[in-house]
Amino acid sequence: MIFRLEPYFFFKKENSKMPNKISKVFYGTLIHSLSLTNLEILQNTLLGIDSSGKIAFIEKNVLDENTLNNIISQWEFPQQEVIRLSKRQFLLPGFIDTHTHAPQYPNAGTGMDLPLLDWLNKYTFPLERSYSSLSFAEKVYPMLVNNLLRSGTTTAVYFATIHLETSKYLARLVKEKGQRGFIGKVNMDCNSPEDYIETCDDSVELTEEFIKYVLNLEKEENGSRLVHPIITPRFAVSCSSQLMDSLGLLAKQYNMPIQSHLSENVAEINFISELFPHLPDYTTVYDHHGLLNEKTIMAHGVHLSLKERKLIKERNIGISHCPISNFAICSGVCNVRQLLDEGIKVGLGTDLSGGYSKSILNAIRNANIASRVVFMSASKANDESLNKSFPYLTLPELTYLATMGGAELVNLDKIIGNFLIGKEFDALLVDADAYQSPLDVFDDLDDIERIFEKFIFLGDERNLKSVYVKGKKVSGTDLM
Ligand SMILES: Nc1nc2[nH]cnc2c(=O)[nH]1
Ligand SMILES: [Zn+2]
Repeated sequence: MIFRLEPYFFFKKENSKMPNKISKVFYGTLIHSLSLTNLEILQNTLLGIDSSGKIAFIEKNVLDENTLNNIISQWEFPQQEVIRLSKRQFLLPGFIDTHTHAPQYPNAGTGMDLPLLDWLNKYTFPLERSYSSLSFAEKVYPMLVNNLLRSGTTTAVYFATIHLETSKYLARLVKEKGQRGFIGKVNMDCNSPEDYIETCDDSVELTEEFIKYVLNLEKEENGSRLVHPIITPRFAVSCSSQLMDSLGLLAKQYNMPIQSHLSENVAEINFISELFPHLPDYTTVYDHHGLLNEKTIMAHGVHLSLKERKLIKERNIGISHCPISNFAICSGVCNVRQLLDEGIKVGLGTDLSGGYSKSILNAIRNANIASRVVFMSASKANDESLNKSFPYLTLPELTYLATMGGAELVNLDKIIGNFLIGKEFDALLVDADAYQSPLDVFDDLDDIERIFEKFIFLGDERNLKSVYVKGKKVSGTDLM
């Protein structure tokens, strides 16, 4: 009996009642994080994906054709359709950008001459204002989402602007393009330009409408939804106490994730002390307004005190480390090693356009440099708090931050982030030998570990042959 109901879907033979349709099978190398320090490299492995985009099976050590045929014949999957990776190709979990500003994309690569608050006033708010126009958003947002997918960002956590219609448009677009995304309509009701501000009541009302709209975009079938709303008070500078209180209540009512900025820049922190003199620190300001819980993502966290880090750990919020931005607009250098040692969840963010690059590969490289800068300054100062065993971030740790760490921040660590049976297949098919590849491989010298390291430090989107979200190809240099 053949359980083949439609072309290109294949089932496991013995499971006739609830057949698992297999839609794709890969044979080759998988590289993924099992923990912060455990990067697993599996060669000669078969990985099968079912029609709902979940990993249905992983068979390790498949060393010959007979074994391969035996395994895939159990799944009624034709041998000729197995995607066979070359020795210079591997599968990697998709990258997760835990903090980016979609509307700022046109400014990427410009305006790095000013620190945060001046940068916001001179470059960022004037651009964000333009998104009152749908036709403006229609020029920018598709380009950005395509570009992020091409760079391997399978999940992105987006700030939009204060405008309802164009924020809805961004959510629709992310869904249409097949990216996994968290989209926030931004809230700002004070300390903002007079033509880029909303009233507290409007802000709350439009946010509720936005949440309902995004929740209705998609039915939760076959596991997870792809597109999620996220409550997005810009930062405590531009949100009144009343607005933050109301957003905290909305988050509870709809069980929503929350994102904002925290402790990015010294002038910003000083401004917060002036605005909230009755509260001891920046982190407590958010806590006081009910905005800190295990679904909260705070970008930056560069200048946190020990007391603040304890509160962050207690509330189990995640920090989106945005090193490109922290360097580019001179905000400071975040001590990620310290956050990790204290058990705080950390993911990576690009923070466009404070960060000039939309690429998580570049965020990885900047996170690497940031951790070395912290190490060098601490060693020079003979700082006792330096972790001497693991001074700066390692390749397994950097990989974890870009994949599993991000998945933890968005509370999807049971669903994406690495290759385990039952998880959804968000992945990159990396080809070190791609046309015009920026890295060269030398057979006598480079084993798969070195090829992987070279990709992380030298590779780019030319090496991404295919990008998959939930089992579906969404981008890639190989258009087939
Ligand atoms: N980097 C960055 N920090 C912020 N703080 C408040 N708004 C922003 C923003 O748009 N970018
Ligand atoms: Zn930001």
